[in-house]
Amino acid sequence: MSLKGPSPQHHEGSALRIAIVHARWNETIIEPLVAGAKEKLLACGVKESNIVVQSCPGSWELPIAVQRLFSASQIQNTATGGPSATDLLASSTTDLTSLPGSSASSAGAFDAIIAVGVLIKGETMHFEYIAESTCQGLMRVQLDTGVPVILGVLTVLNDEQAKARAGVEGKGHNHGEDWGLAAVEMGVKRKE
Ligand SMILES: O=Nc1c(NC[C@H](O)[C@H](O)[C@H](O)CO)[nH]c(=O)[nH]c1=O
Repeated sequence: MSLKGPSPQHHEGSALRIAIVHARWNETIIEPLVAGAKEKLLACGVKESNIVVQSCPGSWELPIAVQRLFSASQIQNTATGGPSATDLLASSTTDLTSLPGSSASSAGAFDAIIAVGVLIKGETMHFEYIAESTCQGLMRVQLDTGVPVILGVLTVLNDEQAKARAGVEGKGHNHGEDWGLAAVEMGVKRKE
C-alpha cells in the first residue's frame, strides 16, 4: 500500500446528490480528473441524475462558483446557532436548471461538492496567490454552508506532475478517483 492516500472505506451513495464544479484551464488534465471522480461516484451507487457538473473559467473562480450553488440564506455559519445547513438546504429554492452547464433536473440539496482545478506553476507568483486564495475560499464555503467541499485542486510545478496526478499516459494515479470517494464518504457522514 502506498504511504500516501487515505485508507480505503466503502460507503453507499445511492441517496446522495453531488456537484462537480471544475475550472477550464489545463483541460487535458481536468477532463480525466472529472471522469475519475464521476466514475467512483457511480461505482458507489450515486445516481447519474444526482450528479451535477458545472464549469468556471479558472481555479480562482471555483469558490464563488461553488458558493453560488447555495442561495444567500444558506450561507450561514452554523456555529452561530443558526438553522443547520441541512435544514436550510432541504428547503433550497436554488433553481439549478438555470445555471449554465447544469444537468440538474430540479433544485435540491447537495450532500457534497467536488471542486476541481489544475494550477501549474509559471514564471510568476500568480500560481501562489491563486492557490492560496482558492484553497482558503473553498474551506470557507464548506464551513459556512456545512456542506463538504472536496479539494480537487492540483497545485503542481510542471506538466509532468499534473499528468502523473491525473493518471494520464499510463503514469501515476488519477486523484479524481480519491476525490469521488471522499465526496461519497463525507456526504454519507453528513446525513448521519
Ligand atoms: O494562471 N494560471 C492558471 C489559472 N489562471 C486563471 C485564474 O484562475 C482566473 O480564471 C483568472 O485570473 C481570471 O479571474 N487558472 C487555473 O485554473 N490554472 C492555472 O494554472
